[in-house]
Amino acid sequence: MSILSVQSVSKSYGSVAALQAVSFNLAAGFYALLGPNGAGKSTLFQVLTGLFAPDQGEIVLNGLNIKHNLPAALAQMGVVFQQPALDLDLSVQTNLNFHGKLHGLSNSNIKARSQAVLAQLALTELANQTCRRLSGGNRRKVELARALMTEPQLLLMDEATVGLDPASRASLLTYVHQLCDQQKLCVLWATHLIDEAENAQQVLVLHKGKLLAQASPAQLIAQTATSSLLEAFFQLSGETPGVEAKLARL
Ligand SMILES: Nc1ncnc2c1ncn2[C@@H]1O[C@H](COP(=O)(O)OP(=O)(O)OP(=O)(O)O)[C@@H](O)[C@H]1O
Repeated sequence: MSILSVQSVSKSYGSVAALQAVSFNLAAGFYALLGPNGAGKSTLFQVLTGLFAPDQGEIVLNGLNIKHNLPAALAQMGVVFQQPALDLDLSVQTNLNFHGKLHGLSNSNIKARSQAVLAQLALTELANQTCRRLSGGNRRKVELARALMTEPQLLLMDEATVGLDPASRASLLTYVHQLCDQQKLCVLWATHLIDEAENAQQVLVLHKGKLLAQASPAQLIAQTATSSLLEAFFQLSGETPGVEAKLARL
């Protein structure tokens, strides 16, 4: 069953067409949104979260058209943006409390949810730590914990591993895969890193604002008669391996 439906969504900034008639449907599962810098990933997340209205098209989350039901739709979304957004001077727990209050959770619910998400992400011992003292990897995990406070059905992760070392990146990715499986979440994981897309249920290939494909890694490789997801991307996009610096391996 479809959780997120995006139909013919377009968004331009002046003469730059950042999204061009993008359409896809997502059910529960882990979906990688793969594209190099400038592909339109952040713009897609901005329209999905209602930060910008699309110029055209429709976005429906669990039957809620976000144009008409934005607060109700946002209540079902957890988002980790590319730019870190924790209050670094506050503790982990206070950041979670603040987020819970902002979303109208009761005090008892905030307590129960924060205990649950901290335990899930192995952060319980860091609950009273000031965020500024955490490693980059743990800060991102706290942002993930915060996004999960409201028990979202859709989790949007916008290049969440940028700036992390390979071990922290792998750890965050593993946690999100586990959460996705355990809680039947729909995860849209934006990345320009091929490796982060390799274990996705499906990969959505975004290039210059156009969605070029939506299929499993194995299907993409078979459809393009290539031998790796990286080669499949080159085949689909018409790019040459020169783009490899942008679409890097770990
Ligand atoms: N506020 C803006 N004003 C003008 N152009 C913009 C704006 N935001 C994005 N763009 C342009 O829209 C296109 C898509 O950008 P977007 O940031 O959505 O891509 P992205 O895939 O998220 O890239 P990155 O990984 O670098 O963030 C690019 O050509 C970008 O230069």
